[in-house]
Amino acid sequence: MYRSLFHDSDEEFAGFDGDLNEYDIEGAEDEDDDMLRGPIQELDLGSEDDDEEEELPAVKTKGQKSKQHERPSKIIPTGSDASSDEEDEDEEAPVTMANMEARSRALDAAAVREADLDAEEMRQAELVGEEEDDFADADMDADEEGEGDEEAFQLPTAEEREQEKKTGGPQAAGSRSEYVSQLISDIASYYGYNDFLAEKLFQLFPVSEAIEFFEANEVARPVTIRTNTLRTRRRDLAQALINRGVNLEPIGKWTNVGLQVFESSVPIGATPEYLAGHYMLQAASSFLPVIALGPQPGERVLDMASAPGGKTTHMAALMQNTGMVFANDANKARTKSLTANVHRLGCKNVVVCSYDGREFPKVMGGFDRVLLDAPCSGTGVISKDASVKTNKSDRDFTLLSHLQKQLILCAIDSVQPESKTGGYLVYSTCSVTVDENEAVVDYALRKRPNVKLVETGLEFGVPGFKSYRGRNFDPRVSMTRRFYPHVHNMDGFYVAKFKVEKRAKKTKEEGDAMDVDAGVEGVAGKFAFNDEEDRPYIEGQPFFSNHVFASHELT
Ligand SMILES: C[S@@+](CC[C@H](N)C(=O)[O-])C[C@H]1O[C@@H](n2cnc3c(N)ncnc32)[C@H](O)[C@@H]1O
Repeated sequence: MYRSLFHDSDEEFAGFDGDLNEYDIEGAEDEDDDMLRGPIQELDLGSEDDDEEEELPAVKTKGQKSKQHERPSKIIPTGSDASSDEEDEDEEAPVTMANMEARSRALDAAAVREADLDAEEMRQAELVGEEEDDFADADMDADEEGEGDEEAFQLPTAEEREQEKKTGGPQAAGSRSEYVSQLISDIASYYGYNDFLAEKLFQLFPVSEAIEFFEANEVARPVTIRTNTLRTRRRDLAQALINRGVNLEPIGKWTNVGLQVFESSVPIGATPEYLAGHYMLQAASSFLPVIALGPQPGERVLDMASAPGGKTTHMAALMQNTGMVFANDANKARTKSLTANVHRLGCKNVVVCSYDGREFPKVMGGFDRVLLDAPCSGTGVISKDASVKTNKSDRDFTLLSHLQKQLILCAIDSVQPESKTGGYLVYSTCSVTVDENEAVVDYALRKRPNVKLVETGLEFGVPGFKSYRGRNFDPRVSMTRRFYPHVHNMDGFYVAKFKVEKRAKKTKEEGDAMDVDAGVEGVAGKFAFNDEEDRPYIEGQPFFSNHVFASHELT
């Protein structure tokens, strides 16, 4: 719904299908953008403190209260934002410079309380359910989902199931596994997933949480922008946009460059500030890997899969246009929007290139930091690209996971372990599946004894799975972070951060165990994956030959 407001070249999510017309700015003029139109705001220039970077200009509206009072769906309610004093503030009072931040914290605190209450309610529901019968917890969740909505998803009640048993109806066998399969199949048909993906995603969560996840995928995530600090400051940008009738506020304490847009009387992807490169339309989740990587001024950085450049341009800004960012993407067509963004945002330290990431570090190595924002299935961005619901098969996940494993080893080998300031790799995806996340990280830890996981430094996020459906991963995988639409109100995302140490000289056995030998020192050799192991994937599959990734397949 908000998409028409976005400039095409900012979009990075899985749904990009190479058709730039899909994001036609003209579309922003039609009825879709009514959602972001609102009353013109008037500045309250009261007691503004110009030096306080975190404070944004206060606003009040003409004729009616600011929509800021009705803030919908805040991003990520963090415990650290809560403060009991501020919660008591009169919610009806006008928003001013003095109370804006406090109001924001109070709302966040309320959101935390609500989330806690919801969680408690769910726990209670599950307990009651377990006492009644094996199946009642799912039953209850489904009942809640269906409340007040004639067409809503309804599971049979305990009585109905009893009746069905007597009459030999569909639930006759009545085992938990049969009931769960029925639930998955109902979820698939209700939300429009293929059975395979519905099951795969369902398995990630307890029953009640799974329903929340599927529900969250039906709702658009908040519209967010990232201030380009190479061109402006957040407070100045906010002021300029407020003057144009944009209703916005800071995303949260965890970012000092993000703004959440609630409504706008102008298309956000076509303001003079946008065209002048003062901001990037960017999902909040995609700030996370860059924050975790923390590129420093003067460093040499590789963004291995970078188009359309949301993270590249963020890194360039953090590096204050110094050092060097190599922005690579295997898909040449996608480097056009990458280059356009690099120019628009005034990044002068970026070199754009187009290689298969698996050719690194043969092409170039010795980076202080590497970001691998890997091509993935896009199961974290289903709210933006509903085609993911039906176009993914088991084979896709096998192939993607394999590609991601190859890429991550090459990314590790591109890092300069002796870097004085860095020596880090961040691996991220906008997918929530274990195959594409923990399994890839675990593989990298096994294949590269010279790397270790370190804390991402992100304030929130759910720890990665240490074990999953009978598979045990390296326990340090819990240092990685998962982000979910239903928990954090941002796209589903995954972030892992590695420190790369100097590689010990390989023994013969270790050498044999390595799939890839593309280390900086060993690059002269064949671009060596284990062809025997890879054969089943390579044969009959365009992915690993000259595949240029169709954006609908990959992000
Ligand atoms: C998640 S998107 C990157 C988004 C980007 N990091 C950003 O923030 O704007 C993944 C990218 O990987 C690219 N890609 C796919 N396979 C690749 C490969 N083997 N090597 C390098 N890039 C690849 C795709 O073309 C796609 O642009």
